Amino acid sequence: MGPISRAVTFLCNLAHSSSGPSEIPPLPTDFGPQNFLPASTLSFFSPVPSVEMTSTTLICDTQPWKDLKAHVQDIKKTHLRDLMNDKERCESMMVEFDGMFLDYSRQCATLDTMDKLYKLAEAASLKQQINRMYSGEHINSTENRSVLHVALRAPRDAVINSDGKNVVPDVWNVLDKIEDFSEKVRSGSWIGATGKPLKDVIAIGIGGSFLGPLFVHTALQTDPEAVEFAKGRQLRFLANVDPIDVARNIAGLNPETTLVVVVSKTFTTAETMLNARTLREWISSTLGPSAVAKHMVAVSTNLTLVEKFGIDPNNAFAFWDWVGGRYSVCSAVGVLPLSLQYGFSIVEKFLKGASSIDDHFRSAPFEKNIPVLLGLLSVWNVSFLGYPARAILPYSQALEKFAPHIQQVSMESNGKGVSIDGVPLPYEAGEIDFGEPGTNGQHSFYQLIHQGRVIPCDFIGIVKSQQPVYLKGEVVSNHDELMSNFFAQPDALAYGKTAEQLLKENVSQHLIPHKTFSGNRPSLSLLLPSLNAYNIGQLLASYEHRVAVEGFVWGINSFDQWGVELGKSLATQVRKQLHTSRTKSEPVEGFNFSTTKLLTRYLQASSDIPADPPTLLPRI
Ligand SMILES: O=P(O)(O)OC[C@H]1O[C@](O)(CO)[C@@H](O)[C@@H]1O
Repeated sequence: MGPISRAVTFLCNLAHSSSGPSEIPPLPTDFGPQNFLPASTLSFFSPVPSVEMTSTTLICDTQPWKDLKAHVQDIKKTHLRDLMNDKERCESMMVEFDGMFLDYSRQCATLDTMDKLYKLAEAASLKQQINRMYSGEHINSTENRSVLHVALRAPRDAVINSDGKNVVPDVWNVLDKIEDFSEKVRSGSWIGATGKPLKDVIAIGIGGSFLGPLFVHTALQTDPEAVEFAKGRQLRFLANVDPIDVARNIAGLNPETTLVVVVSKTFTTAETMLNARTLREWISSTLGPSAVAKHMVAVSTNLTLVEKFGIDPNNAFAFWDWVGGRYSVCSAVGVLPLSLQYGFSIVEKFLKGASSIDDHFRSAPFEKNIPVLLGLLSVWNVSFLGYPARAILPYSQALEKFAPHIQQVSMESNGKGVSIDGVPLPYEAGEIDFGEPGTNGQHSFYQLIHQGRVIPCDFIGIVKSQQPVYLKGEVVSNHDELMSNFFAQPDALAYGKTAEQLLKENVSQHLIPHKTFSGNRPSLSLLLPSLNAYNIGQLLASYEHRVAVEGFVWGINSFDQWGVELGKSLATQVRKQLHTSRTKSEPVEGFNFSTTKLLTRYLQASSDIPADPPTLLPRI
């Protein structure tokens, strides 16, 4: 689609929009320092090169995009085997910040590629877009909201405005409240309805109200400092509406010693609310309805619905509509359950790690800016080299929930088909994220990465294990054994193995095609000094900002998620049908042939379930 037809589409979209042209998003502008202090950051707001694009231009129409498209042919002529011989190139593809070390020399890219990517960033007004985010502009234009998760981990004295109001004091009011409450629970001064201390916590929530906190919890679980603080306590997460998940969560727990934290930005998510009602029943059927006051608290932006549910708003921990669900782990969504488990001081370190990357992202030049480099390289791999997926491969079992979290951060953010102005994208945006810790993944899906499809890989390694094991007589420590693989895999992918090499090894002729590795498969390596709370915060923020960079360049809104709505509304229709069919034996109606058949079969095969069964909770 050319620029004229896109402009026509855009105008048609406006004509069909319910509230008319007043919804036209503002043209990109430069933003001054007035909205974000302290002054040490002012250099970041210095004048930037002129904006090439208008709000209706797509990035693919700019010269830097076209240059990169043409440049693909140059890169196709190179092989990582040769690129890796260029020491100067490799050295300039290594960046360090605050203990994090990024080596992107195994990307199918030259220094010329990087220059072209920086020009693309300029054409996309990347710097201005980052400024707009930190300035509290409503960059989430389809929901008319600021995007300020950086404020969640800003220092107490920072000033970050949303709609003319500094939000940092509100953030710290909630953090102080969490510190106070979690200390009361942990010290036993807040006790359950029968006078017992609450040593176990079940956090109910789904999507962004679950995945981030689970990732951080899983990572902290084996950190010696955090372990000390967590002694005698348990934190569990109830996400799925599948009653099996309820059963797993309450197994072995006593409501008398359990605190339930209901986490939902909207407090309307069907799965979370049904799970919340289920655990309310679990508590009140044993301890009486008044026990809810001592055993249930909430995290939400919707305090009215929290109260309506029966949780005292004094026992609710607020956050704000400028925090996207998948970006909410640094709000009470993550900070409350994690503070209950590990104490606030540990969680504060996690926030500080994230904040350090926030400062770096905001102020470092692009060539030294880890999230910017990660984001630009992803755009290069997806939109130019045509690699639609990305494997996230932490060589750390403690990071086993990192890829699932980043799946939501990345795929819900950038899984879009239209530009921020509603123009259909003539290029692919977003990527398919998946991953497993190494070395487990090596024994699972790496075959495809080595000899099948080309999947750019993120190798994440930790210098010092928090749980070292040394066995006398072994060649290396257990962590060195793990890390041997971390260092070997990227080279195996980059260099491959040629037929000539195989011939020298006397491999039989008929096996040569099977044993040949083409190589030239891109990866990057990220090395963290350790995996304490601070490093976990750094890792999280690096990936959050990387996703934003990609979205800014692709010109999409990375902060809405309309794609999840259709399935939700169809489920409402099915829920209604299941109710009427079960209670009034009415036939299935109003669905297509396939769904009618499936629903009818489901109902018939479970017709022994009584229409109005008594309350039943899992017993395991
Ligand atoms: O926190 P809530 O409002 O319950 O929403 C949970 C999740 O549901 C989603 O809206 C997707 O369905 C996510 O964006 C969000 O993280």
